[in-house]
Amino acid sequence: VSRFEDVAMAPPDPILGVSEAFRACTNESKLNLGVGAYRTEDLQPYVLNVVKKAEKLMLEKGENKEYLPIEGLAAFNKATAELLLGADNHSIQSQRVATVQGLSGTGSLRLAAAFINRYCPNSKVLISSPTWGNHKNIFNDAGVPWSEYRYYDPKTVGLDFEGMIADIKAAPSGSFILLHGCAHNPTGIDPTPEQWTKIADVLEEKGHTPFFDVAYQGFASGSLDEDAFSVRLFVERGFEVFVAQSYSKNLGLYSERIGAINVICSSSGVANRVKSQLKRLARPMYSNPPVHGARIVANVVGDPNLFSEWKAEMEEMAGRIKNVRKRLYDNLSQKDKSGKDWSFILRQIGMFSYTGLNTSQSENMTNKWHVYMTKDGRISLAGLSLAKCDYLADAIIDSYH
Ligand SMILES: Cc1ncc(COP(=O)(O)O)c(CN[C@@](C)(CC(=O)O)C(=O)O)c1O
Repeated sequence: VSRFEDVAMAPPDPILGVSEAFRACTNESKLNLGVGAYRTEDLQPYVLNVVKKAEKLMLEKGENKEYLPIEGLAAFNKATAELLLGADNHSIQSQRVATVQGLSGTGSLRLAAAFINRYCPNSKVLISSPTWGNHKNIFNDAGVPWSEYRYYDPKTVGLDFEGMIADIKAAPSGSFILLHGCAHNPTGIDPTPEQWTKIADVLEEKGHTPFFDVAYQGFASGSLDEDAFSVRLFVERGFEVFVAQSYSKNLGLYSERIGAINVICSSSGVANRVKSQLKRLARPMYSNPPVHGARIVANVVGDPNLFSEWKAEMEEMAGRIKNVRKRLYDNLSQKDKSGKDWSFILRQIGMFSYTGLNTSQSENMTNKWHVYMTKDGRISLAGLSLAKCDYLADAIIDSYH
C-alpha cells in the first residue's frame, strides 16, 4: 500500500478549475467567463504586437541563459518601479524603493507575505470582502493571519464605504491593509479619489501599513498613470507601502510569470536592508526568477516606440472590454421586463463584472446555458464578445428570475 494512501483529492481551484470544466464541455454555445484572461472579439488569446516585436529584438541580440541575481533583472526592476510610481517620484530619486522581481503577482504577494510572517509576526492582514480567492490561500500558507473588511454592498451593488472604514478603524494598530490598486477583483468597484483620501486618513490615524495588489495597471482605464493613482497618493502622503505588481494582464504575459514586489521605505538604508531580506526569503523559495518576461518588459518600456505602442494596445484592450460591458448592459435593460436596474454593470471597471448572481444561480448559468463563471457570481468580460452579449443576457435573466 502507498505511503501516501491517506492523501485526499484536492478540490478544483475556484477560478482555474472553471477553465478545466470549460475545456471539458462540448456544447458549441459554451462561454468561458471564468479566468480573467483577455480574449479578442473572436474569443482568441491575444499576444500583444509589442511583445512579438520585443521577442524578435531579443532573439537577434542572442542573449544568454545565465542565472539572474536573486532580486531579478536590474533593467526590469528599474522599469517596473518607474512605471508604478513615475520616474521622477521622490521615493525613486532618493533610492527608497526596494524592488524584487517576483513570480508574477502571486509570487510577489507570497514573497511579501513571507516577509510579513518573519518581520511582523504579531501583525495581521485585512483583506476585502470579497477579494481575489487566492489571497486567502497565500496568507494562510505563509502563516500570516488575516481578517476581512467590508467592501461590497449587495443592496447598492456598490462599495460599502462606511463598513470598510469602520472595519479598518477597528483593526489593531499597525495592521497591513490589502488594497486593490485598481479594477477590484471580483467586484469591479473602485473607491473614488475622495474615498481613497479618506482611506489614507484612517490608515495614517491607525498606523496601518498599506499593501497594494496592482494586477491591472493600465488595463483598467487604459492609462498606466490613472490606474496608479491610489498607490501614488499613499506614497505622496509619506506612507511606507508594499506593492505587488503583475504583467499578466496589461502586457499579456500570463504564463511568463513576471511581476515584482516593491517596498517603499522611509529611508534608502531601510530599503537596502529590506531588499536584502526579501532576497534571503526568495533564495530557498525559487532561488532566482525567470529572465524571459523580465527582458520583454525591459525592452518594451526601454524603447520609446514600443512603449507608446504598448499604451495604445492597452487602451484597445480596455476599450474592447468597455464596449462589451455597455452592450451587455443594453441587452439586459432591453430584455429584462422586471424593471431591475442593471446600471451597476456600467459603474464597474476592469476585467470583471460582479453580477450579484448567487451560487445556485451561477450554477444554472453553467448547467443550463454553458456559461462558465466563478461561483461568486463574477464574470470575466474579457472572455465575452459583442456577438455573445445577447446570449449572455438571456442566460443572466433566466438565472436571476
Ligand atoms: C487581484 C489579483 N492579484 C493577483 C493576481 C495574480 O495574477 P498573476 O499571478 O498571474 O500575476 C490576479 C489574477 N487573477 C486572475 C486573473 C487569474 C487567477 O485567478 O490567477 C483571476 O481570474 O482572478 C488578480 O486578479
